[in-house]
Amino acid sequence: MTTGRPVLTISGLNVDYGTGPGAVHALRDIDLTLHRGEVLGLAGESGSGKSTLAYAVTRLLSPPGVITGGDVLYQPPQDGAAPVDLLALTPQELRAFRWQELSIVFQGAMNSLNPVHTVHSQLTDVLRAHRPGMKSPERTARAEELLTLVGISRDRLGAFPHQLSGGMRQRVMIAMALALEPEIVIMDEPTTALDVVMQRQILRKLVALREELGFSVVFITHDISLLIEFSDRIAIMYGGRIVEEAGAAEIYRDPRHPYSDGLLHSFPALHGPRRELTGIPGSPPHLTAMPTGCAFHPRCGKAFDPCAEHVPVLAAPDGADGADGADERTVACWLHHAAPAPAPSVADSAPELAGDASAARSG
Ligand SMILES: Nc1ncnc2c1ncn2[C@@H]1O[C@H](COP(=O)(O)OP(=O)(O)OP(=O)(O)O)[C@@H](O)[C@H]1O
Repeated sequence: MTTGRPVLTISGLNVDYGTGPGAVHALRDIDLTLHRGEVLGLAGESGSGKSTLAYAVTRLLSPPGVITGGDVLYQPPQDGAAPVDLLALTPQELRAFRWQELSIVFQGAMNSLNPVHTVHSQLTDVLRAHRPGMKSPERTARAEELLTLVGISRDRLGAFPHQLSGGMRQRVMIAMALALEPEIVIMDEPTTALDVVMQRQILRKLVALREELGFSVVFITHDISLLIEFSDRIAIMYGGRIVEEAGAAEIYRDPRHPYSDGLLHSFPALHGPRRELTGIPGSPPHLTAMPTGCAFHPRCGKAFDPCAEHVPVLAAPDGADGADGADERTVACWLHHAAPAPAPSVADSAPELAGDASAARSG
């Protein structure tokens, strides 16, 4: 249920860990758009940069992480409102922006509930801080409403965190994230610590709330079957880059990047025809030893000449005419783009020089 209007536009985002010669590039040239009302899933193996992206966009990246380039623009919902450059906000503006316009639920967020305060006190704290005009009975009413929204009975408002199950505590965190009706909710592995049944229950609730309240979600997990089930669009990350982005159904039906295909064959599908589980050979690259060209090429069964040399750009596959929505898909793989002509070898272009060089070497 997306309205097609962008709410968050990330362009050319680059993040390093460290500075100077020892710096490693954790995110490279990230272009990504979140549309209003959409659930955008981010997938990729551990270390692909998903959390770094969430931290960078929300300006929560702590040293040695540094944003070295790019733009992150937030488009407020009011007609005619100017976009807000998130990377230029002052600390004070950022404090107002977080919770109000954008909130985040991290993995294990439920453990960040204060054990000595009741759910009531923790939910109303957010309201007290950001809605100073709200009276105490109004805050309590809103806290009750929020609990009910996430499927917890209002009579648990007086409970302490240890009196709630893990799933309920995580729902309280989601209620807190929704307290100020933000436009964007970023969920980084929000349900990973929970059992599968609870994971799905919470995500189903979240997607229903998104339809009711109209916020947009960036949903990060390494579990691609959850992403396929709950996202509208999916961006797949590898080695700090986005390698494919498309509608969830398109990615599931017809993954174009061999890495997306490998990821899909690494998880059992919950619906539809059975897939053979094959996994992906090898392991993800280390940031300090990133392969040349396409970072996936050493693990890719379809790699050919240009892959080791040239980094493929993320663009619509060649020949996409847009008729079937294919223009909505982008992929960074030489299988789908005209490969650059191989650089002429010294021997091809200047035989006399080559001769000189070999003469020099042998001499
Ligand atoms: N503080 C840090 N210093 C140096 N490198 C870091 C730091 N934090 C993360 N990295 C590196 O940045 C890369 C991206 O990490 P990130 O946590 O964003 O990946 P991820 O896809 O979210 O992984 P996971 O699913 O395990 O959370 C990894 O190679 C990681 O080792």
